[in-house]
Amino acid sequence: MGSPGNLATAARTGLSEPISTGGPSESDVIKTRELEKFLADAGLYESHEEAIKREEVLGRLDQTVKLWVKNVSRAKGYNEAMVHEANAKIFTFGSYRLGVHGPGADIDTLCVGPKHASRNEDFFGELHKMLLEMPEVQELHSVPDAHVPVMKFKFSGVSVDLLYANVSLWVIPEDLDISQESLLQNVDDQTVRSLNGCRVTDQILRLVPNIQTFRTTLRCMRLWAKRRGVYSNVTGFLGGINWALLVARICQLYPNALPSMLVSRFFRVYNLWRWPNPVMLCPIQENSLGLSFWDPRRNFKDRLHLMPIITPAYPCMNSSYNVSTSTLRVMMEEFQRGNGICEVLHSAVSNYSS
Ligand SMILES: Nc1ncnc2c1ncn2[C@@H]1O[C@H](COP(=O)(O)OP(=O)(O)OP(=O)(O)O)[C@@H](O)[C@H]1O
Ligand SMILES: [Mg+2]
Repeated sequence: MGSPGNLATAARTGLSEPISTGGPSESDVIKTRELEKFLADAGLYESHEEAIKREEVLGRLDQTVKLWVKNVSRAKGYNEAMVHEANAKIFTFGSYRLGVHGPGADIDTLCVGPKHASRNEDFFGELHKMLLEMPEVQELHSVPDAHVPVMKFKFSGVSVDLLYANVSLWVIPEDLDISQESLLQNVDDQTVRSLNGCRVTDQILRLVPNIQTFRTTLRCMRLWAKRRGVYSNVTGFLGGINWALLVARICQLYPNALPSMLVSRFFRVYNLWRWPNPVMLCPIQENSLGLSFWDPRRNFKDRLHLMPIITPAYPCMNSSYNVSTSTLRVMMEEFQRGNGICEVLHSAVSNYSS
């Protein structure tokens, strides 16, 4: 049995042994510096002021849901001690939480509220009303019947998507650990789906060997995918979550590599990948809670997925079910093209230095 340290390291390299544990050469360090400068010049990083503004918005939003849950508790006849204890909390997920968002990006947020604060009446009713009355909130609209119900608005000019998890707790502790599976017990399907985004994002950050390296590489691949026209979930290509999972797997396979190397390995590995073999960061976990998860042995529908990229938090799902034969072909051509460019650059550098 390994030591806890070894187990943690093993988790961060994933399902198989790394392809290479080699560290960076001097030229990788220089190329990574150039890559970082290129990303900054491309305008991918927000200003310090904008970052502070986002934090202020999140703070105000957290205060708002805390006030909301107290109002709801009072209206339901709870005594003052219980009203005092009543709590709700805002979590972030998506590209903001991963630390790869650009200027002007929206913030994906999740409000976790107690058992007695219902989704329809209290979240889409009372909280919606409170937000409508706040002068800093604009363009508020609710989509309560969506697969993942959401409220969308601008808060002091910052776009926010707000989901709701109505968990089975009477009091939400301030240090609530959203990764614990017991939170998925006795909740509605919308809550399971709403919690999923946060749980997946947290798992990704836990499963990569080096978060900073992962972030820079992901920023680069997101920019590349946007420029090559293959960044979009709705049109059958890949969206933020999918690119994040693909990059995270490369980071696991080359745990000590720097971003410049990881970008070229990204193209090499996915150029050779035999889809529909799934990309996974950890084993698919079965669980006594009995929620359905991606399992092509049992579910016929899962066998039809062409490019499975599996989320790493229970219940594991395929995040790229929208991919079709034609979009897969386009993406494979793009991986091949990217790989070709990296190989030409690599041999040019090798010839130059020999
Ligand atoms: N198809 C999906 N499967 C599983 N989770 C998803 C899926 N689409 C979105 N999510 C969850 O919702 C989060 C936010 O999605 P979104 O499309 O906003 O991506 P993002 O990573 O924030 O990138 P962007 O910067 O484009 O907004 C994702 O990080 C993921 O946790
Ligand atoms: Mg987002």
